[in-house]
Amino acid sequence: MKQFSIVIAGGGSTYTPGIVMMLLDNLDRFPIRTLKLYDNDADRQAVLGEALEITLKEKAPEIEYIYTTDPKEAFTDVDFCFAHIRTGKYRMRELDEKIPLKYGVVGQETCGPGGIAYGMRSIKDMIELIDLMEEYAPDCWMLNYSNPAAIVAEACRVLRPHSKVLNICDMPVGTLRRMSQIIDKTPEELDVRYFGLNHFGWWTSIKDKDGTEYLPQIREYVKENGYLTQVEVDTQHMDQSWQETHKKAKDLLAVDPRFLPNTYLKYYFYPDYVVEHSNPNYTRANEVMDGREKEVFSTAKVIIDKGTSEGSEFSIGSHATFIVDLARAIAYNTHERMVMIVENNGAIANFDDDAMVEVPCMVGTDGPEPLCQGKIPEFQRALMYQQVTVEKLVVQAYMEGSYQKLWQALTLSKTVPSAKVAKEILDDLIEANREFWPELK
Ligand SMILES: NC(=O)c1ccc[n+]([C@@H]2O[C@H](COP(=O)([O-])OP(=O)(O)OC[C@H]3O[C@@H](n4cnc5c(N)ncnc54)[C@H](O)[C@@H]3O)[C@@H](O)[C@H]2O)c1
Ligand SMILES: O=P(O)(O)OC[C@H]1O[C@H](O[C@H]2[C@H](O)[C@@H](O)[C@@H](O)O[C@@H]2CO)[C@H](O)[C@@H](O)[C@@H]1O
Ligand SMILES: [Mn+2]
Repeated sequence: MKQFSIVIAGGGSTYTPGIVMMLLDNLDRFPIRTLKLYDNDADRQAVLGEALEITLKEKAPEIEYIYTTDPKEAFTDVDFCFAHIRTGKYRMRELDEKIPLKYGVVGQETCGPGGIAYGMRSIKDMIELIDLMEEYAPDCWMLNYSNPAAIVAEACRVLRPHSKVLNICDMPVGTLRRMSQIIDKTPEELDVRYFGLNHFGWWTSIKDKDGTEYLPQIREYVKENGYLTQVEVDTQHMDQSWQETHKKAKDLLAVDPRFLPNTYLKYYFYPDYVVEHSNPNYTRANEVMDGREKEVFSTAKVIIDKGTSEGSEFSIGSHATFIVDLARAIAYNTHERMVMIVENNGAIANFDDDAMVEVPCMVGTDGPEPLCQGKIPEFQRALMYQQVTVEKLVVQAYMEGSYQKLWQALTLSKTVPSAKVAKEILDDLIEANREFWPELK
């Protein structure tokens, strides 16, 4: 059986240890010969890098392992790059969330002005990462889940249309797991139909392999409880803010009870509620820095201090098995059915061909083949058109250095009440992002 060589780009990410532990747990399905971490922040990565070195020596000494900030060393001789970078790190996420809130507008990592600001930062780094991969490992596939995935995917479509980049989000995976708990099944027993954009979609069918439709049964549950299942799937999703998000899905369902909504629609359907329930001085970025980031880095320090991972192991990011499923689909031509972000080209029959949409795909050696989802209703189509145009305008604004287009993108976002507010937020965001954004004229 071939053994694979992997580089994790964004080696200092809070998700890296969970993914490495998950990879170790899946070696029988996906054998690894080399594992590398790559980051552009040497100090941040070194903490996780050293703790993982100790862990790997104990658990899988046969795997060749390095962590590095040198792109040549990182990308030479790799089959897969798992990319989860965050340009600007949590310092900038905090500003993305807090600046819009100052103006009474949703402050969120990937939705509304925060997502637009993050998109403007991510494009350059993501394109550079793709170029490095292609320079040193021309046959390598990038499995990208760096956010904001919708804008990153559109930038890849326009700027690197022939690159081997797969864009994927774990929200459809995570929510399907919750749905499976509701009907007492496992995600592997279910096939879904789904349409939308990243962080902006709807399930239209949840069937088991016999063809039994479970959407009505799940709908009855979600009507009362949202996707709140109270089964502890991971610690992060037991955080109060995530619990509220899963619960709020019941109010999203009420708007169109035919389909099961992606939780991220709450930022577009109920922005007033979101703002009222936000603390402008303590946002999700603060919650993550005080929670996940502290927990992961303090575990790493304990491992380093003790010189062993025994008794203080990193947890397995079990939800992240979708990354192995995707890599296996490419490596072994499994034709796994996965919800991915791809160019529409007819998958949603009455939507633009050149839109990056999120739909189920069959994935094999040549990448994802989108499955046709037919025509979608006017309501969803109009919402999606508005949102996808925001995403396209951001990429155009980045490429052209256009203030006008970025102002239009913000004005068009359903989360922003007026062109005046859009301009005020934009001017603050420009100031905050000077070191990251191209100059806008
Ligand atoms: N698509 C999804 O469903 C999904 C799910 C979870 C997380 N994410 C994304 O994964 C990323 C990581 O999240 P996190 O909360 O762990 O963030 P984090 O800040 O802990 O980690 C990001 C790492 O990327 C590094 N980095 C930044 N720019 C880089 C570059 N140009 N080259 C190499 N490394 C670079 C940073 O130094 C940092 O160590 C984010 O983009 C987040 O939005 C996506
Ligand atoms: O606020 P954060 O940093 O905790 O999470 C933001 C990410 O949230 C989504 O991913 C979740 C996923 O929905 C859940 O099922 C589980 O697997 O954890 C994931 C990571 O938190 C979202 O899809 C990502 O794009 C966000 O970055
Ligand atoms: Mn996502």
